[in-house]
Amino acid sequence: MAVYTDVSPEQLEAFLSTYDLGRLRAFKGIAEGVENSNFLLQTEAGSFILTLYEKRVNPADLPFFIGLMQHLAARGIDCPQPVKNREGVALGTLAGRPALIATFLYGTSVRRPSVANCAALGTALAGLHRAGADFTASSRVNALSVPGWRPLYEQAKDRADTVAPGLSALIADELSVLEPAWPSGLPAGVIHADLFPDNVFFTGEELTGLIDFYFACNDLLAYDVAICLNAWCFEPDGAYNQTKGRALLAAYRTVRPLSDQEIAALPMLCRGAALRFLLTRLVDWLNVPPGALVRPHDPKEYLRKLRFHRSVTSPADYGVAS
Ligand SMILES: Nc1ncnc2c1ncn2[C@@H]1O[C@H](COP(=O)(O)OP(=O)(O)OP(=O)(O)O)[C@@H](O)[C@H]1O
Ligand SMILES: N[C@@H](CCO)C(=O)O
Repeated sequence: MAVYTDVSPEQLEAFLSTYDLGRLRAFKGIAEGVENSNFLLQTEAGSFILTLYEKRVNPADLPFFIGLMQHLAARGIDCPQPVKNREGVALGTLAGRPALIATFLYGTSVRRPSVANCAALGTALAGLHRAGADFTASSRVNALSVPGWRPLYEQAKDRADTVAPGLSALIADELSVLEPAWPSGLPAGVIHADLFPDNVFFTGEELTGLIDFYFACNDLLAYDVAICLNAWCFEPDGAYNQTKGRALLAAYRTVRPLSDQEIAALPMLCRGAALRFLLTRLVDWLNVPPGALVRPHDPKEYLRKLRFHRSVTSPADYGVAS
């Protein structure tokens, strides 16, 4: 569950009185998510999400995340729109935590994305990249790109083989391949960096919302595509579904063309994306606090994906032709 900080009705009423959202009708904690405390608020003005930012979010990054959501919402992207208080400020403090009220998005996330869902995601991802292109108010380095991987490996290497035999050596080998060969000079801009199915809402086949911008950063746009191929186009048995990959990539390219260089780099970018999630999951898996209520994500899922990418010989294997 993800309510780490309790909020009393009195605290919330006092906080809400600084906004033009009317009186509080109801509020409840939201179980999903692992990073921050989230509450669903019902006020006289409608439904909203209240987020209290917990320890893993650096307060210095909040103006970037909030400014980005404001920028994207103003450009028609279906993302949470930060609500400003009567003084025109979106970020507040509640129960000793940085706090944000944002608009509620309708729809539900899909557990097993269909080909149509993958296509809709490709369109939305390219739309996000285009809408973010002129977000220059602030920037944020991707702490989980190549320079961030080796420190994660150092934390996990001694115990990695308890998760899968040979894992430590395999990661060391990956790092030695990816660090010197990581693409540079490809189109860059604002990326979501964590656009997994649980962060995308659908109503029927229509994509109605993108949430959880708390890994967003400035990086290669095609790296975001690689993250999505990993998160959306594998089957539960570990097989890559080329039909889904083709649908995602083709839809993306109708909104934002991919250059020949970006296509050529896809196998490397997909490997890197798989390694990034393998590493963060591995570190979390090996460091579950005693009595934790949140179950960590399975690192082996990303080990299987990484093994697939190591076997890829051409971008065509992902369902794209240059
Ligand atoms: N704007 C929104 N509209 C509707 N529901 C939302 C919104 N924002 C968050 N939620 C709900 O809250 C849940 C948790 O949100 P979110 O994924 O941002 O949390 P988190 O703690 O950052 O989690 P994680 O990083 O593990 O995905 C979502 O699964 C969704 O159910
Ligand atoms: N999407 C990440 C979790 C961070 O939100 C994962 O599945 O490993």
